[in-house]
Amino acid sequence: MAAGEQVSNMFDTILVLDFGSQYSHLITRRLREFNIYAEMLPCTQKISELGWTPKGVILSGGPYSVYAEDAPHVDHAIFDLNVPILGICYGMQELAWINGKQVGRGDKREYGPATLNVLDEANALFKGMNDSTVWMSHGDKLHGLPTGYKTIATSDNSPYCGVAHDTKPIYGIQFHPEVTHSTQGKTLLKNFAIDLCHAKQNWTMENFIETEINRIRQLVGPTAEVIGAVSGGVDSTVASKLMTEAIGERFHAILVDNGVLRLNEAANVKKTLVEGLGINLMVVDASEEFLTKLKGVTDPEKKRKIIGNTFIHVFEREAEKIKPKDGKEIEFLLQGTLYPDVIESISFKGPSQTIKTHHNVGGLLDNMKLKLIEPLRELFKDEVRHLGELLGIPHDLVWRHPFPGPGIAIRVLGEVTKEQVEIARKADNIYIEEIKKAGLYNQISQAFACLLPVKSVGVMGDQRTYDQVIALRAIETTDFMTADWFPFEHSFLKKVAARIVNEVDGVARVTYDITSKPPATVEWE
Ligand SMILES: Nc1ncnc2c1ncn2[C@@H]1O[C@H](COP(=O)(O)OP(=O)(O)OP(=O)(O)O)[C@@H](O)[C@H]1O
Ligand SMILES: O=c1[nH]c(=O)c2[nH+]cn([C@@H]3O[C@H](COP(=O)(O)O)[C@@H](O)[C@H]3O)c2[nH]1
Ligand SMILES: NC(=O)CC[C@H](N)C(=O)O
Ligand SMILES: [Mg+2]
Repeated sequence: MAAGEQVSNMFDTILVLDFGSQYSHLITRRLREFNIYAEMLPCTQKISELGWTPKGVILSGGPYSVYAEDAPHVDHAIFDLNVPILGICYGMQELAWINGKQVGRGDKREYGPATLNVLDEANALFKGMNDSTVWMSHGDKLHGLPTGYKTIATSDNSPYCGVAHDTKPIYGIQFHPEVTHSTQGKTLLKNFAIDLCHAKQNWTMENFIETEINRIRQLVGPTAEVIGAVSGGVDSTVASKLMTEAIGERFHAILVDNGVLRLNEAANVKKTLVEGLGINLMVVDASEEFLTKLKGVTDPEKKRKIIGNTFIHVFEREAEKIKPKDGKEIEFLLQGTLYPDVIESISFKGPSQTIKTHHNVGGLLDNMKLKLIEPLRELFKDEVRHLGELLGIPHDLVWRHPFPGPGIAIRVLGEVTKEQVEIARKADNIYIEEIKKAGLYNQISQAFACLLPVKSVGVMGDQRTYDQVIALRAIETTDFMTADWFPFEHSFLKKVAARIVNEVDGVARVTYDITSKPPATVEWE
């Protein structure tokens, strides 16, 4: 479903064409930070197939050399749109390649800071930018001016640091305004989008709620019904609340209790979502089914596979039981896909590679023949959180740490049994409770307790004990790709360890995990 097109038609949109730079998504991110809607598409996008008209086009950087035989090139129809165009690094080299081919290898690579020397201070693109530090990352350079262009800025190493078309609003810059190392980079993107493209700054979550609710109502129509899997995590809860605002009881949320959720999780989620948010949620207790299938399984990947497959099975079985009021079948499936998932799947990785397709709840779709609704498809995580707050979702839920689908099953190392899950759950609950009490929850990206499959000797009340070990994990990260362990005060760890050993039967010892990622991962399995 082309949900993206809809939003692009409703808000003034800057089109970012991605040539594969690791920074491309940041261009989109920055524009949205000042309330201008921007959407990223691969550089191979045909303009005739766009379905909407952008207010401006930005060509991103990229790892290729424009003169190479297999280099990606933009659809020349962007010039017929008659909107401002900004080429960044590879994007500028692409503009130069199209207009005279004056691009080649530079004498040396230029990576790092440079000082921008603006030649024409009246130029709208560079308003407030002169002498600012800009970030360079290139090996190729312009060997001459593109035909019909003039130089508007230089730097020590780049005589063509900024170029502009003589008569049209087309610009090229050698540096990267989207990275924070370019001190006034945001100013440049703002100058481009607002002063040159005249894009309206109306991309706010308040406006998004209204347009999205209307869009969902139109899409679903007056009688059709929708189902969705809801975990109690941020994304599925926000998506469900939006759905409920749009179609009320015609939305059916299903929470699968897989027996490896956190302590009292199913009951708590039900209370918050049903009583607090008015979401039509059904909790399916399939814990026995999951735990039976997990019996004797110790391999982490097998656990994941079993839980994933059983989840699909349970969800489909329950979905079939729902009978819409109009006598027809359920028509739509809600998914909490976010923009980073979409970017991941459309990001331009190379002309010979196929572009990845993305999955959220893998496997459900093909069998179920349901149409997808993905209301968060255009949003970054912090936009989803903001939206959640506006929709009245409790602050604690909106700022929850992520929780993996396979849950406590990958936090009980070795075989997963009801008893083992119970120990891990209780320890985890004490740990998170203390983190919240100490006011540290929001400083930590993710924290949990793990139950190790080893026994250790202890002494309690003059009695010898021989019980298991709990490992505590807490990390700080921005993207979960790399992470560092959280530096708790010793007194905090002491308190948590004492509480866990005293209050959780079966635990003799507590350790704190001081490994970063890499070389470790966040989860122990
Ligand atoms: N126990 C569950 N019952 C029903 N659906 C689930 C369950 N666990 C996961 N899901 C589904 O899988 C999706 C992916 O989970 P994921 O953890 O990525 O997102 P989330 O739980 O909504 O948010 P967050 O990333 O904040 O945890 C969820 O959005 C939900 O649709
Ligand atoms: O939905 C999920 N299903 C999984 O199988 C899974 N494994 C890890 N994670 C989460 O991903 C992030 C990175 O974790 P790792 O460093 O352990 O890979 C952390 O946030 C982990 O909690 C999962 N989430
Ligand atoms: N960052 C970029 O866009 C680099 C463009 C081109 N590959 C170069 O090395 O000059
Ligand atoms: Mg989750």
